[in-house]
Amino acid sequence: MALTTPATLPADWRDFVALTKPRVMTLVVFTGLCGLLAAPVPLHPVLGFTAILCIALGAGAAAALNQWYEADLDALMKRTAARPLPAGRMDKQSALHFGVGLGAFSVLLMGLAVNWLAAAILAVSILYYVIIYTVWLKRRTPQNIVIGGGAGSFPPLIGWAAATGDVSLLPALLFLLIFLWTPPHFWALSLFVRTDYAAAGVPMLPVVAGPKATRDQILLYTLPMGIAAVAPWPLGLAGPLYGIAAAALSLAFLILALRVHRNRATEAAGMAPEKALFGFSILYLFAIFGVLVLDRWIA
Ligand code: HEM
Ligand SMILES: CC(C)=CCC/C(C)=C/CC/C(C)=C/COP(=O)(O)OP(=O)(O)O
Repeated sequence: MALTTPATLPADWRDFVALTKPRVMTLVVFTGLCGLLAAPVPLHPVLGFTAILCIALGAGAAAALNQWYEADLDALMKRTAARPLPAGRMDKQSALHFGVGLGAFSVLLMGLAVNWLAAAILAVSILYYVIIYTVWLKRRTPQNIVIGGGAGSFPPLIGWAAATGDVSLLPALLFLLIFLWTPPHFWALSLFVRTDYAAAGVPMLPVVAGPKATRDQILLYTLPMGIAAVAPWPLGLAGPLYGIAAAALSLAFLILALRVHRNRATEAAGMAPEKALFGFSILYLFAIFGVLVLDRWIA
């Protein structure tokens, strides 16, 4: 028996675009671009464009391989059931070939056109997301996104390495910032979609440890995240424009995280604080990275 419904096959180009998780990719690409633009060495615009294209293609490849591996899980969750594989619009082999081909192409192009350090970090981030997060951790431990979140922290490092052929303290701090940002970003969302994860048997923190522990953990990560965000200023790696903006944005993040922390009694009221924190988490990262580039340009 065919695994897919012939009536809905074949997939069209829109399904392949959907497979790359384009909305999430906007922030991945933006943080990579800012890593590149914050570097002290200007990169030729054609090479800069190529580097960013490679980050986008690599992230898209990783997203496709993630969906190839977990089509069974995606079919069980409302939020993901309409994706090309669980909806039966694409067969698994096409997703696998697309992901492997795109991933190999992105790494080779980065290596040949830009440099092999950036290519190596790109390869590590793709393999990290697919093997360490998706295959190994996601179904095994509620710490899945703490450790696995490292995958999404690489883009500024890749952008910086593309421009300089090297890595240094500022891109390492940007890595740390995204690493500490990922748990509050994801756990805020997971609080209001936790029944989905419970139905699919994914051991996300709110499912395993409960909403209270998750709210504590969100707050716990928000504090060092704010410190990592502001740190480039006192360390002399960014100026006061960046430092003040990073402090104000982190304070707003903390206030929203405190509201989430206090929301225990009013869970029935639509999880408004959790939704606000999730939405703001995305704005926060866009703003921090944008201001960093502005600050370094005007310095
Ligand atoms: C392991 C780490 C992460 C997990 C588990 C995670 C999970 C999620 C989930 C489940 C969504 C809901 C939207 C969807 O259905 O796709 C989402 C949205 C989003 N995530 Fe994350 N995320 C992680 C890391 C990141 C990183 C590193 C970035 C970028 C730097 C990012 C950027 C975004 C953006 C921009 C959205 C909003 C997309 C939209 O508007 O639909 N996420 N994330
Ligand atoms: C350059 C490069 C390779 C970057 C990788 C970027 C990256 C790892 C982003 C992670 C973002 C993300 C959508 C995680 C979703 O988790 P999930 O797969 O558990 O979410 P789902 O439930 O929506 O499938």
